[in-house]
Amino acid sequence: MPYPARFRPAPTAVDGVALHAAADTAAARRVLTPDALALVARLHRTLHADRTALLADRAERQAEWNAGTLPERVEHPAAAGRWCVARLPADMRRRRVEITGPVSDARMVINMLSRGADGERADAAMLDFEDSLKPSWANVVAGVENMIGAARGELTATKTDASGAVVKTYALDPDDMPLLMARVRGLHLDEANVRVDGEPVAAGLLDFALVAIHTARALVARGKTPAYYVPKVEHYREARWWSRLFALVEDELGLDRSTIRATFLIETLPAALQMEAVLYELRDHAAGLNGGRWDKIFSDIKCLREHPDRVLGDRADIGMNRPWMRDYARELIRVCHRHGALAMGGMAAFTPGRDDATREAQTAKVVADKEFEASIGHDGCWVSHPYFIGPAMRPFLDALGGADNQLGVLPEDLPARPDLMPQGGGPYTMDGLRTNVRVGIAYLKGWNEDVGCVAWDDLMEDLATLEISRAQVWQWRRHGVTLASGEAVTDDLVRRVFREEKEAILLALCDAHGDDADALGRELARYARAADDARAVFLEPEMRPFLTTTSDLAAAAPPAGGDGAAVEAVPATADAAA
Ligand SMILES: CC(=O)SCCNC(=O)CCNC(=O)[C@H](O)C(C)(C)COP(=O)(O)OP(=O)(O)OC[C@H]1O[C@@H](n2cnc3c(N)ncnc32)[C@H](O)[C@@H]1OP(=O)(O)O
Ligand SMILES: O=CC(=O)O
Ligand SMILES: [Mg+2]
Repeated sequence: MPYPARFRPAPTAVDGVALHAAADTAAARRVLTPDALALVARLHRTLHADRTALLADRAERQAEWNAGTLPERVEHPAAAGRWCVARLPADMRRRRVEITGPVSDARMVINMLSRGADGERADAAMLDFEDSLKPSWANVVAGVENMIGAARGELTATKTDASGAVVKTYALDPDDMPLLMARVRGLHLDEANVRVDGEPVAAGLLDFALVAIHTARALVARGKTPAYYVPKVEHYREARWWSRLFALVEDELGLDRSTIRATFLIETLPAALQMEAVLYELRDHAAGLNGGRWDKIFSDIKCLREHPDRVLGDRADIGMNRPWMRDYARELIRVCHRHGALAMGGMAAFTPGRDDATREAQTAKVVADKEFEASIGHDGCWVSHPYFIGPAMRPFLDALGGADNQLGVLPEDLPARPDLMPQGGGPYTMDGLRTNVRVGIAYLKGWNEDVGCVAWDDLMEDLATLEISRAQVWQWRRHGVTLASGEAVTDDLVRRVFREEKEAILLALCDAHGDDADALGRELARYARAADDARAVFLEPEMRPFLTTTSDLAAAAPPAGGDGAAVEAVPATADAAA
């Protein structure tokens, strides 16, 4: 079926490069300059075949695990022995607390890069094209523009009230900013809006190339490192692909080798089993590894989805206290520190509660978590809200005692090859199921409004935490798990819980509502629709690899088959909405 006119790829000034007509906005034209498009085209043509093969390898490995084998440790043939990553640049040696947030939100970006009212500031800010961003075209383009503004120290924003009056203005202090980093999208995602020789480009390649071409040389000229995060790697050959991309862009931009630096998230089970190999492949561009605990839990469930003895218990019960999680963090530290890279800890996923008691309890949990991370040798950690910068910083200040990092620290008593295989065995509870369902509804409500990260039940819920909930419900259904209440998890039970939680949410909204009945009505309708969308995704017969398998959900992209109707169809791809 041909594309309707507004979704038809239209040629650009660069040979072989097409842009969907609806994606050809004024903002897009500012970032998709002819030079930028030509760079993207060259990179795509060099790297596309390898990426396709790497993604096919992923599917093959998953098929083997589904057939009953377990993921195995992978050693790199050349990684044994003594080697070090390229020397860390001065501005990447101290990363005690890194704050993260969606790159599309200019106000939040400025807050991330500024001091709070208490004078505290993170050492680094990770501006996110990934877990916290819905990758709609508008968000991606706004993200690149915000990165450019942030790199120049010139980004500004305002907050207005309902009447349109400005109530707050936002600006950066270019002389007092944390290390700026961009997290690009993962290898699996296409950016369907930009096509080279008819093929969609890799979303992460596009994010990286656009940010680099617009910011890297200027950062270097000011003595700063162009720094990136890369998510969801699953094999050391993928790390090789990324490292090649970085080297190609260094060459294109006339930058010395190892100017571009990346921290890779180790947040999949297969990557956790080959961290040293991943770091080895990345060594020319490595700044460190990060224990992305939330996606790691998702990956544990996803990879072992067909293994009845490895059905994970309630999401709230799987933390860094579980042996396979604790030892994955400790092995990450050992691998990094042996080879001169920083070992970053995970995300404290709280959003400050409304009352003092809740905030105190949250702060105590953040402090305990960060004390643990600092005590085992992490060099820093993540927070998702400025409120927790101080509480997260203090344990690192204590552990580091004035040093920049803990590069000299190696975990004691860690076996050479710790058992990192997740163990099943519960607890499986109705509360756990309800939490998953509520997260699904809340997240899809945000997603439908073009938002990729929401505050919910005093937690931060993003794509990674949503994926845990989606995968867990799938796995419990698949294995007919019996809850502590005695009920078996069936599709009917999941439908019932969706009904009950939707009603509970709608009732709570009515209780909390003010005088604006119209606004309440609209909000109720949004939650009701989100509940339907989330139920459809949670009850899918097959577990799709990612909620966002392609960016066909993006505002300007056509779904497969080109019937423009599904463009607005949230939650995701056309098949998901079916
Ligand atoms: C698993 C992972 O990958 S984790 C990494 C990905 N996830 C993230 O990065 C999550 C980032 N966090 C967020 O997006 C937000 O904190 C949310 C959406 C959860 C909550 O945001 P809000 O509802 O705006 O929170 P809240 O009302 O408490 O915000 C108060 C102020 O703090 C600011 N703020 C909140 N979170 C952040 C943040 N992460 N960075 C900077 N500022 C922030 C808000 O902008 C607001 O500032 P303002 O007074 O100037 O308007
Ligand atoms: O990206 C971080 C995670 O925990 O997932
Ligand atoms: Mg993640």
